[in-house]
Amino acid sequence: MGVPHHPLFIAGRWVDTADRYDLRSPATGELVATAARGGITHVDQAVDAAAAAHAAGDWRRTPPAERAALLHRVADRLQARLPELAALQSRENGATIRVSTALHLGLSIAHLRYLADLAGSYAFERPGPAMDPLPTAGLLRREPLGVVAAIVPWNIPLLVTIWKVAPALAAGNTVVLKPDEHAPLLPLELAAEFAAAGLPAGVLNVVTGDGDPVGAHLAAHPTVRKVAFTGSTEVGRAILRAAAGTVKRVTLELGGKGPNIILADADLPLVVDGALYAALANNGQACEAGTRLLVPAARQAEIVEALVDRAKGLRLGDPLDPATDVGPVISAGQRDRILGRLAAARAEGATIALGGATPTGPGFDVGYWVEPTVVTGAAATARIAREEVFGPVLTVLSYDSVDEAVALANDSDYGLSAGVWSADEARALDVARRLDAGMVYVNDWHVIHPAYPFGGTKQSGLGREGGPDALDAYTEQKIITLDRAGGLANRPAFGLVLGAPPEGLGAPPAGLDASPAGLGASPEGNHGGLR
Ligand SMILES: NC(=O)c1ccc[n+]([C@@H]2O[C@H](COP(=O)([O-])OP(=O)(O)OC[C@H]3O[C@@H](n4cnc5c(N)ncnc54)[C@H](O)[C@@H]3O)[C@@H](O)[C@H]2O)c1
Repeated sequence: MGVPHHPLFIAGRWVDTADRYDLRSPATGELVATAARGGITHVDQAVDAAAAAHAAGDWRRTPPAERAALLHRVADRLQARLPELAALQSRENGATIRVSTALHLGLSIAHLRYLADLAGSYAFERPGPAMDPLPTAGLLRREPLGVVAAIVPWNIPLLVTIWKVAPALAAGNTVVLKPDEHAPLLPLELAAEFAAAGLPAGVLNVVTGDGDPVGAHLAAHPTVRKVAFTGSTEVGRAILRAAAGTVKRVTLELGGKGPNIILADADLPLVVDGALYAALANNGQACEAGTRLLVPAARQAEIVEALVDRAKGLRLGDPLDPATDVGPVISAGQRDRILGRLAAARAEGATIALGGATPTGPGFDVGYWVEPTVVTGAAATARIAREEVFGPVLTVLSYDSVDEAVALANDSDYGLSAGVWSADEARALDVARRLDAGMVYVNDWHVIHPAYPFGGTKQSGLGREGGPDALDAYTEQKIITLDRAGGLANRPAFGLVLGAPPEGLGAPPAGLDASPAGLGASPEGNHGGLR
């Protein structure tokens, strides 16, 4: 039997292209699947399908509770396939099976359920407050935007897709989803489950293919009303520029260089495990990883020695083996980029205390591998201390005072995540409050809870995903006001607005006292607010 092939999904149909490409395991080179390589015409077709579905209105007029129920059915369907889909994720992007199971599937399903519930409880329309002294009632509405573009990366494909697609659909929008070319399978499986759960045709469309042209064309498409993007800061800037053309709404989740501060009183075994977990989880390919470890100078030698000892025991290898701690990186290009960063670090005077190369031996002759790596002795200004590496690399810097640690932590173009470790919670909280980041973890890392918004400050992004306000970013505010005074003719102020004689301007109409006290006192209800 051949490997599965995945066409595009447009207007409720699977649409193949002449151009196909291979998806191979980054660990073994195994051919996992083939996918269609879409182009500009497919983006146009998908956007047209999404616009037509929005205009038809079936989905946006579906009661929010029914939309929520459909999202829950998708969560049920993913849950039923969890082991199979977790293995598929590991084969496709090299995430270890433990991480695929708990994070890529388990956490994604939890977020999908939380976001589904928001649809059921969201105030799509509510009465506005009284507008005294106007005899006017009002409605405050939140309406879907229309066609939403979701552009996602390969490192946590299902979760970041759900962060966009679930609130967009929960709010009644239609979507064109563009997965990353390296890891489109889970987003495609998600679309298939939405279709199977009864989502109307055209409401969710998927175009696989390269960032340029597929993502670039989608981000610039005039019909698209919002772009929700997760990926590199560089492409995020291009998305922002493209969105400017038609003033699209934009949410950006970009890169990071998370500072992880170890305070002097922190417990050694705890921080060693925590520092490695922060830096190396998901094979070091997490945007909110803790990749800059800030340690007290007086404890640096002890901490580095313990880190190196502990990291030596990590098992690098087959992502499908439950005993594996660290798997491969996504591609040859990414491996070479990481090794290039390490070469540059050495050239800038840093020491590689552990790892720093591709491993040798059985299993490592194919695939894309980088050893778990600990870098020491880098200047805080060195590229390895400032730029995102996106691989299993931890850079250790030292500080002399807590103020210096906070300054070093905040001296970054990024502001996605940060962490503090201390035996004294109040002390840790004091430092946490001073860190410029969207998410600060105390004595922990990678805490991605559905009820907490995810996102960063500075060049780590724009806006937040998930959390209790997730639907706000996929709706537009609209107000409706209702006159209840029997028409404008009954308003004494009407003549002033429509050009009563100039000498009348400023003079109160008969029976209306313009003094502030008088405004509330008119027996007819007071219309002075119009002036
Ligand atoms: N903040 C977060 O939530 C978060 C989460 C995961 C990953 N990331 C970031 O993603 C990056 C890793 O992914 P990457 O390097 O593959 O990202 P990337 O920016 O190269 O690609 C991300 C997506 O954008 C598409 N794309 C590429 N060029 C494009 C263009 N010109 N116009 C429109 N779309 C385009 C890609 O095809 C892919 O679908 C890291 O920087 C990481 O920090 C951030």
